[in-house]
Amino acid sequence: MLLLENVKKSYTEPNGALLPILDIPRFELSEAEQMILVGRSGCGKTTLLHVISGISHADSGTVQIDGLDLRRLSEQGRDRLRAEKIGYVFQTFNLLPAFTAIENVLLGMSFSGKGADRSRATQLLERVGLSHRITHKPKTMSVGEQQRVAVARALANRPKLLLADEPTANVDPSNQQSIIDLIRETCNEEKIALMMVTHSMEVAGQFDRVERLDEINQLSKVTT
Ligand SMILES: Nc1ncnc2c1ncn2[C@@H]1O[C@H](COP(=O)(O)OP(=O)(O)OP(=O)(O)O)[C@@H](O)[C@H]1O
Repeated sequence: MLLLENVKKSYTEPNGALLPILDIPRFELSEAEQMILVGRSGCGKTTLLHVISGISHADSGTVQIDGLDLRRLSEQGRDRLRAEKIGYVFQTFNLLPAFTAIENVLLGMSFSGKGADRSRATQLLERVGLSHRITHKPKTMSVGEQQRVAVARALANRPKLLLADEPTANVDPSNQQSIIDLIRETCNEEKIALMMVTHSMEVAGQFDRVERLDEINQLSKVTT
């Protein structure tokens, strides 16, 4: 369902110098497969998730999702693909501050074109332990609560691929496990492929497939 071939990505530094981050010859994730991505801070994990989701573009190479090549899609086509097929839990949550928890989840659904389903939104918020915070706005929630809203929002539109960037970084151990359980169970039930970044070995240890970005990225092999 996800295929990367010869994907390269660099950033341009303020002085104009190129900062190469990714050079991935090949990477595949099957339909409904669940995997963990690990690697040292700054090695390019978030960059890779951004390239896969189409938030930023690869400099070269192919990113194919569910048979669609991102480079062959218009900007609008990429937006549609992202809304319909990808759920994304951002490291920084990216909740809309003017809206309540449930409105944030419902908005994510309405962008997908599948329609806002209030009972699913409520159910997801209950499952992340936020039934008492449904009508709270992000600034009146703790960081861990905001992160749990972000998880509910990413799952709400029944994506084909869930990209989760450290979804348990700001929650306590008991909520960490319930978020991992919710993500895994929902992905299992709805056949969603999962690529999740974590620094937690406890979380990584629960998955059969754990990839080190350093090992799939040619640049890390050269520089480390
Ligand atoms: N917009 C940008 N312009 C220039 N450099 C950037 C930009 N975004 C990220 N970088 C650099 O690219 C490298 C990879 O960043 P990225 O956020 O992908 O790392 P990461 O593996 O997700 O790190 P962490 O585990 O700390 O979240 C870092 O050295 C970072 O400083």
